[in-house]
Parts: sequence; C-alpha cells; structure tokens
Amino acid sequence: MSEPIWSYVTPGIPDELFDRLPGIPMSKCETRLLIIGQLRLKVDSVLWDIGAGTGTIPIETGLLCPKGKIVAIERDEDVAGLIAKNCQKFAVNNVEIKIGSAPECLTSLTTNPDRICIEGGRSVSEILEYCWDRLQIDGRVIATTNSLEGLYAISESFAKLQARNVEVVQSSVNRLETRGNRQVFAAVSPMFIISGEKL
Ligand SMILES: C[S@@+](CC[C@H](N)C(=O)[O-])C[C@H]1O[C@@H](n2cnc3c(N)ncnc32)[C@H](O)[C@@H]1O
Repeated sequence: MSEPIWSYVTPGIPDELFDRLPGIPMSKCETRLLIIGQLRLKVDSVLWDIGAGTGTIPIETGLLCPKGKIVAIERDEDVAGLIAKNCQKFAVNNVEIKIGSAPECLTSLTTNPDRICIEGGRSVSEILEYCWDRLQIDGRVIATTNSLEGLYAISESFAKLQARNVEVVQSSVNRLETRGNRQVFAAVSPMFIISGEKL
C-alpha cells in the first residue's frame, strides 16, 4: 500500500491537495484551522459535520481523532461523492457520509454527537435547534457564517438555547500572492466562527 498523502500529525492540509468540484466552496486552510481549534476535539469524539462540502473538516478531524467517528452530512449527491473520493485519497476510514438535507436527515443518525460543526444551510436556526437536542451534555457546537444576518441568526439561537461559554471570532487572514510582476497580500474570505457549549 502506498503512503497516505498526508502523514503529518498537525492539521492544516494545503487547499490544493483536496480534489475539488467546480463551484463547490471549501473552507480555506487557515479558516479550517480556527474551526478545528474551536471544536476542541477528543480522541474519541463523535462529530457531525453538517454541510460538509468538499470534506476538508471530516478529513482533518478523522485524522486527528483516530478513535472517533465523523459523520459528514451533505445534501448534494455529487458533492457527497467528492467527500468519499477525498477520504480515499487521504486514507481516512472513520468518516460516514450521510446524504440528505439537515435537519430532516439527522433523525436517522442513531449516535448522539459530542461535537457538531454547522457549515451549510439557510435554515441554520432550525438546524441548530434540532442539533441542540441531540448534542451530548458537555458537548460543543460550532457554526460558521460570512454574513451579518447569519451571525445574528446563530447568536439569537444560541441565546434561545441558553448555550454556555459562547464565543465569536472572525478570521482575518491575508496570503501573499503573485500577480503579474508584483507580490501582493490577498484576503482569505473572512468568516465568523461562533461556538457554544451545552452544560
Ligand atoms: C460552505 S460549503 C462547506 C465547505 C466545507 N467546509 C469544505 O471545506 O469543503 C456548504 C455545503 O453545505 C451543503 N448544504 C447546505 N445546506 C445543507 C443542508 N441543509 N443539509 C446538508 N447539506 C447542506 C451544500 O451543498 C455545500 O456543499
């Protein structure tokens, strides 16, 4: 068997190592690092990644939690196929892919998670509220958004659910890029990362 493509113990897989599909958004490496840090994973965590997209979070967390179980939830069948392809590429075997739209499709998941990451869905409040019931005590939820409306909706839901230790961070990252004969810093899309705990 050939060596896995990523054999380092630290997260932060370079973006270009993932297989992509045109038009499918991907959490950029530096933003992903913040999300993973906020998840405060345990070696045996059960994580639901809702709106898993290209699968960057399931792959990074699958590698970080070898005794854990990651459920990648994605409504688009082609995108779910991409997650499977990336899991194979990085030799990650503790990711289950659930094709369906949250929150409806979550009812068929039998194990309650201790970590939840919500990265997709206009109905973020509805997803958050369903997830809160399923989240284990002492569990953590992370939700991401790039809009003020999203930040407001998530903050309001956290307040309604009486989430504890709520934190909001916004990423602000610039990367050096070559444009023509000049090197300029280009912003990586800023993202709000909101986290809360169920005590
Ligand atoms: C911003 S992308 C996630 C990117 C991901 N973090 C990555 O690095 O690849 C959001 C994804 O959520 C999916 N999505 C949106 N609403 C959803 C829902 N209600 N249930 C499941 N998946 C959903 C979309 O199809 C899309 O692939």
